[in-house]
Amino acid sequence: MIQASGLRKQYGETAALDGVDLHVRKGEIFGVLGQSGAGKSTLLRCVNLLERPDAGTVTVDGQDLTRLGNRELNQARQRIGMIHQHFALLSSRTVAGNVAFPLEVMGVPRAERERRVAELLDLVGLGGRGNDRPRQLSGGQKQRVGIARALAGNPAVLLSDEATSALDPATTDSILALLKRLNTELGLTILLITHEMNVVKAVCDSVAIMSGGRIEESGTIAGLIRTPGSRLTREIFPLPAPSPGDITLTFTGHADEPVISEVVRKFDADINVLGGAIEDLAGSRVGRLRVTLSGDPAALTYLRDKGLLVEVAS
Ligand SMILES: Nc1ncnc2c1ncn2[C@@H]1O[C@H](COP(=O)(O)OP(=O)(O)OP(=O)(O)O)[C@@H](O)[C@H]1O
Repeated sequence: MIQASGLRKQYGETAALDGVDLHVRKGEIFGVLGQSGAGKSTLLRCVNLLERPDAGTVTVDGQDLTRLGNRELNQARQRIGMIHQHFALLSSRTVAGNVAFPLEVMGVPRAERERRVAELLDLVGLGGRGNDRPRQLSGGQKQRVGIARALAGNPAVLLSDEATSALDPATTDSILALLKRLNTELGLTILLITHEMNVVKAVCDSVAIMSGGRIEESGTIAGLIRTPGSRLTREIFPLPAPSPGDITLTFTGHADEPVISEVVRKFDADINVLGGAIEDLAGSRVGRLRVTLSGDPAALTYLRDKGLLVEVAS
């Protein structure tokens, strides 16, 4: 749905994007995670050509945006919704007036506009609040208005620029749940940028970790969790540096299977647990355990055959 290749953007001495490739599949929620200054906002702005990359191409829904002139680009942007950290609502307009704004720009007739605005406000849980002013709303409600406005043009893609960073944890959860519902019910593809791992853990199917204008690692969460040495896994499950011989076990969906006690019985092994945690990620339960194991080394093969990722520190 979104394909960016070889993106470069230079600001003076700073390479904000230093050769970025991104592939977001239709219907997924893709998170770009990175610290301040990593280049996330620049990447997002290059995806809808608010910022023109110095090099590289961006294709959205089959259309190469980098080849379009201004008029065609404006049209293409109607299929790309965007939500912002500080909501970017017009304070002089009512809630309904804010959501209607892009429809006015598109020349949608008044009756159709009013019907569509009411439908969108219902969709985001703000039915009946159309005549309020933005200042009468909480942060979470303002972001719901932002989401309704972003969906007005029936976009194929929604871009989210730190949409929950200004919100408290409970409100963040409710906005993420709304994004997930829109993703599932409307099949909406979402590209979000965030500096919060919790956002990635809560809703993302795939992730790219960005640093210094480059993507360090990217893929589906399920795939990265099974990749030895993955930075995502290390960040989600922080464990102290292993000593030589320490074993790190990563298991997905084995919650009902007592694999550890099986190994102890079958291989007459002793297992000493040094640390670990369990997290719900991309719809499955994932656990990571640091252990020492003594006994028959065939125990490791057994664990691998059971589908666990087994990493032995050298
Ligand atoms: N318009 C600009 N002019 C000059 N430098 C810029 C501009 N926009 C971004 N930069 C620089 O490019 C780098 C990447 O910035 P960017 O805003 O994309 O990072 P970010 O990961 O989104 O960080 P943040 O979360 O703080 O916004 C930074 O060093 C920033 O100072």
